[in-house]
Amino acid sequence: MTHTATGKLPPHPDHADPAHDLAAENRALRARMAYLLEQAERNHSIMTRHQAFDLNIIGAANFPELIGTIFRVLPVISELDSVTLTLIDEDADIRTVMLKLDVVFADFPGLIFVETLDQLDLELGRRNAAVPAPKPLLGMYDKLRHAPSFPNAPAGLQSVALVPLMRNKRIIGSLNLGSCDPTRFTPSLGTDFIEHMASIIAICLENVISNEMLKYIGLTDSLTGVYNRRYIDRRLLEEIARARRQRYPISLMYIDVDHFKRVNDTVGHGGGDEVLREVAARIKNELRTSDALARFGGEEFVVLLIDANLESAAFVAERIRAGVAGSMIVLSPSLQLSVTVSIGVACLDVDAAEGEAALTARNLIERADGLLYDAKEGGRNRVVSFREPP
Ligand SMILES: Nc1nc2c(ncn2[C@@H]2O[C@H](COP(=O)(O)OP(=O)(O)OP(=O)(O)O)[C@@H](O)[C@H]2O)c(=O)[nH]1
Repeated sequence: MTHTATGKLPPHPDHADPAHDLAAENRALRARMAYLLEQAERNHSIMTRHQAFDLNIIGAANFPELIGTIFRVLPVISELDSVTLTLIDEDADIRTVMLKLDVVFADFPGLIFVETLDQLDLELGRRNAAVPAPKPLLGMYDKLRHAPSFPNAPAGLQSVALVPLMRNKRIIGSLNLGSCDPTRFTPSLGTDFIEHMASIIAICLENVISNEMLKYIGLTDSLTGVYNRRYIDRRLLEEIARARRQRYPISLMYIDVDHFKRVNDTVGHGGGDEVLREVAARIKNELRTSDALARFGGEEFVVLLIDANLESAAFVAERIRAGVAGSMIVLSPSLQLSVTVSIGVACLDVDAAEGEAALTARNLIERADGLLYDAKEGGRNRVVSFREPP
């Protein structure tokens, strides 16, 4: 045993000065408490931010607003380096409707559509009745494996969580979270929080998608897929207000298929429907994306042209007329027929147009309808854009 110069034994490490021990323990406890407090504050702040996020997405009025909020806010509040969303869209219904409602998908590069469940990155092989809800998949990012879920992965992505989006026991897609921190998503991490977040996102998604579908159905003609009268009535009011503010002309075409009764008599009602679909497609072919085409009922169509004066609208109308008459409509190899349309074109003079928008809209439609009547009277298969003096 070694003795010190004073003859005292040095303090044994296991029997250190009790006061010193207590101070050290105290310091350690304080540090631990400070750490826990910091964690609690951080968790509280995350919870508060997430509650605000939940309210935000629950309040989203439409699909772009919801998706936009998810992509903009979630990476910030959850401190993530990548957030993408994969949606199952079997027959491209969601995409068709959203496009029709003017959603610009290029604005959302993190939005991915797949046709089938198997195309999701989730491990669904073990799914059976006993395991109704698949769990989120957490782990290291694998460039090859995760490319479909993270097509534009940021450099340095390290760990990912692929969280199923469930509605009524059905998987509608996955929420894909990525972090440059390799310890962020490890297989041992609890997933309650992200599952809860995903369930709210899934409810909101289903809600806005159903609402957009209803909106679409309410504004669309089911036979031809173009807009219906309700849409044009509503849009015309908006466009008249905008055209007056920004001082540009708008024009309206009233189109009617000539002798359509004969078409029905010749090819039957089903054949007539097919002809209407083809006529709608040929009209659409001549229009810009800013123009709106609607079936007004029967064999009548209306086109609203934005920023088009009478001359340019009449020019487009002539192209439509020629496009419909230009080639036979083929119903089957043995059944082809030639169809023509008559068109009345009227323009809203924003300098002269005053008064209530609803009245202005009605006048515009009536003028185009009157000119269509002139086109019919004049022999059909023609465009009339001004009334001949008597
Ligand atoms: N196939 C089909 N026919 C329709 C539809 N809606 C209306 N029709 C038919 O469209 C025809 C319209 O005929 P009319 O209004 O008499 O006019 P038209 O024969 O086109 O003659 P003009 O307009 O004077 O050239 C009627 O026979 C309607 O039954 C529809 O959704 N599908």
